[in-house]
Amino acid sequence: MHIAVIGAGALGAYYGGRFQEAGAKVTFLVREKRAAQIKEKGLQLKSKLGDYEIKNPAITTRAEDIVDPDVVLLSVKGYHLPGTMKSLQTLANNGAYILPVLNGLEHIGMLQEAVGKDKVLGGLCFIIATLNENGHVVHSSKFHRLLYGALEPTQTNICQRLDELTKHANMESLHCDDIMLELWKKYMFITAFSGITTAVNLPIGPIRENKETFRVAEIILDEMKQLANQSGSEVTKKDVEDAKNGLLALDAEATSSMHQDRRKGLTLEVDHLQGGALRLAKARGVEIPYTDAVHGMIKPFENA
Ligand SMILES: NC(=O)C1=CN([C@@H]2O[C@H](COP(=O)(O)OP(=O)(O)OC[C@H]3O[C@@H](n4cnc5c(N)ncnc54)[C@H](OP(=O)(O)O)[C@@H]3O)[C@@H](O)[C@H]2O)C=CC1
Ligand SMILES: CC(C)(CO)C(=O)C(=O)O
Repeated sequence: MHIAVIGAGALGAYYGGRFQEAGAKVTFLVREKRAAQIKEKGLQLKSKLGDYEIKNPAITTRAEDIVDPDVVLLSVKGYHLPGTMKSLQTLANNGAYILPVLNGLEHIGMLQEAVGKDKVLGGLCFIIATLNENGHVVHSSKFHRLLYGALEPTQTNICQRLDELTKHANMESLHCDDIMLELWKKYMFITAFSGITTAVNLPIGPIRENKETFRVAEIILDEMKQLANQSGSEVTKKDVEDAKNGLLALDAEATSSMHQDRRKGLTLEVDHLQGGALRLAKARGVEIPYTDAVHGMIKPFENA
């Protein structure tokens, strides 16, 4: 299987590396600066679950150069999505399916519009990873789960081919029958987790110690459940409870990637995540006032 990775950042380089380690052909489609860094420093994964060095990584800056791609692992930040559309169209026209692993949900419709519904799979990840000063991946969580699944019946075959690959790969992978439900559950979780940690500029521990603060996250979970239900996804009360228990089970110093980005003064996915939820809520006539308030609080930190 030939996997093209767009966005050789934390997730792209990590999962791209794991696919290559499992025997896939992997090509990284990168921009000039990242291409130069990879040429100079190479591409390594540093992980308690197994280090890996991608020897002679195949990189290109032109989608046209990627021959016979089967799947595109799309792992850019939400605000970089528009800049990838032309490349995605080229790769989809050359036969590839797009497997986006961004947080959020709005990108699914955007991608389907750009390359056609049949070409867009559903995907998401549970992992904590970042790039260090050499552009190598530092994977710091004990988990590295990749969920994927068909959004259209025509995608069964490509998902089965992914099953074959992922079963040999050093990652936890799950082929989901209802990937849209999983996308909504993650969207619910991340909207609350990234919202509260970024708004109060604290990891989860001190947030939990102040029940008034933790309550804000709990209410956002409820609001996102309602939004999911009104959007046709059967997120249940138990899913909300599981998400809350997930927040309670995290190490005290654990925090969201958005909060880590706030600490580093990087651009944040506020518009893609909380902003996207507000746009959907407006379209569906759902009230999500706590999400709205937290969106307002984190907005000043959105742009680097
Ligand atoms: N990191 C994590 O632990 C987790 C992240 N996520 C989600 O995954 C998504 C990706 O996050 P993450 O991997 O951390 O992000 P990173 O910022 O580490 O990586 C994104 C990469 O995309 C590249 N990029 C942007 N535009 C283009 C383009 N047009 N062509 C080629 N490359 C491009 C950037 O390259 P350049 O160097 O050129 O800017 C950058 O290296 C986000 O939606 C995030 O919320 C989900 C779970 C966990
Ligand atoms: C919650 C977590 C770490 C899970 O992957 C995440 O997606 C993020 O912080 O962006």
